[in-house]
Amino acid sequence: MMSAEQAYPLATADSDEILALRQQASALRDLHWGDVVTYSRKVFVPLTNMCRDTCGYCTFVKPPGSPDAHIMSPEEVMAVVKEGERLGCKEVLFSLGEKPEKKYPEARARLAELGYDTMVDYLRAMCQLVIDNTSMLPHVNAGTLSEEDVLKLRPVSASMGMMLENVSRRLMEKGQAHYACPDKVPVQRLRTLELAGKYNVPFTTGILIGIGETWQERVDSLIAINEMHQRYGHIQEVIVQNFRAKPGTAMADAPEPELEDMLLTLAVARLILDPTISLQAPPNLQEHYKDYIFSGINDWGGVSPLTIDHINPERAWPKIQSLEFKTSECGYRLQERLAIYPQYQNLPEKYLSAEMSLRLDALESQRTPLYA
Ligand SMILES: O=c1nc2n(C[C@H](O)[C@H](O)[C@H](O)CO)c3cc(O)ccc3cc-2c(=O)[nH]1
Ligand SMILES: C[C@H]1O[C@@H](n2cnc3c(N)ncnc32)[C@H](O)[C@@H]1O
Ligand code: MET
Ligand code: SF4
Repeated sequence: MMSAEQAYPLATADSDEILALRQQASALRDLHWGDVVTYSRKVFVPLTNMCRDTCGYCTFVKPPGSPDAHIMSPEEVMAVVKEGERLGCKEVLFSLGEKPEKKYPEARARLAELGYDTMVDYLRAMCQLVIDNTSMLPHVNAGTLSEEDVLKLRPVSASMGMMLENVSRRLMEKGQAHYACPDKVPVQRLRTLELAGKYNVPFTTGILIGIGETWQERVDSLIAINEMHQRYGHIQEVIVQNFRAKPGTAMADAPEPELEDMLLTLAVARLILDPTISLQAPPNLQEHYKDYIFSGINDWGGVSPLTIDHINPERAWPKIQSLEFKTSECGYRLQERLAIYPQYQNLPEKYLSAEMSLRLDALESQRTPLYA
């Protein structure tokens, strides 16, 4: 595995060196993942868009008072989930703003109306509702979690996730992406990764690139994720996500990462991380499928036939058929996966509640690889 010291000087890698690194990463991927590239057929449920943070890159967040700030009702949640189930989705991605009740009376009032004190309690109830009424798997992406939160959500989710984003404390300063975002304090994010490890939660994390971090900070973030995995063994996948600038945000005019920067980062991520960790890049944020595959990725993440990417609403998902075609053009086979990877599913007593374990056995038989 590549060390920090080996990775730091790559900041100045030229095109030839980048190509060589990508070939190395691609070969390593082939060795561990073969010719299969996966995706998860999912529905996206933005349970609330109110959030106590205001990340400089985020358009998802809406302050109370703005016309579309809301918390979804159980009926709204189930309408999306049921329709997704009908379309063959197996993952319910709950992605939401963080702890709005700690900042906004409007959020507290709406939660009280629904019968809950906190977003996490309501989230747990919605996961339970999904479990009781469908065959789908909840995956929880609710940001920073306390020990209590992890313990509340673990029994009702197949896996959880939280983008580390970056370990840089500098990004918390005024004028930077994470200024005044209590949930983006690196030690808090790392603590969540650690708690997930302590309680054996199959976990998705990743880095957001191009948010003002230096190359060294990017490398440090990947190393930190890998170290967590070495300690606990719970990191099932790492997402390398490229920042997209959005009108109306603090970072509207910030430069987006260039393609070559993304490809170098993917290759270095593949070379730094334990090769058994899945490496994912979203297919809708820069449509360079072939370049991504030949930089070492083995997963496209969640793709939905129903819901939009609420975090990047202007970026449409590719049709699954088209993703299959693009993947096969590169000589790889697209295959559906679940929200929990096989190595965790195969150790249910360690990684799953009894309820989740039963559900997975049932779902596995329904999973339809595009190639029989
Ligand atoms: O549609 C999206 N899915 C996102 N997902 C979902 C993920 O890419 C897939 O749905 C996987 O299938 C989850 O196992 C996240 C999951 C996490 O745990 C953490 C962060 C993300 C980020 C996104 C995202 O920006 N857009
Ligand atoms: C769910 C994840 O979406 C990512 N995210 C939030 N805003 C943007 C953006 N403008 N561009 C790309 N990714 C973004 C963050 O990494 C967050 O953790
Ligand atoms: N608010 C969480 C985070 O930033 C979930 C994804 S952003 C909607 O990590
Ligand atoms: S990225 Fe997540 S934490 Fe940051 S403002 Fe958006 S919803 Fe809140």
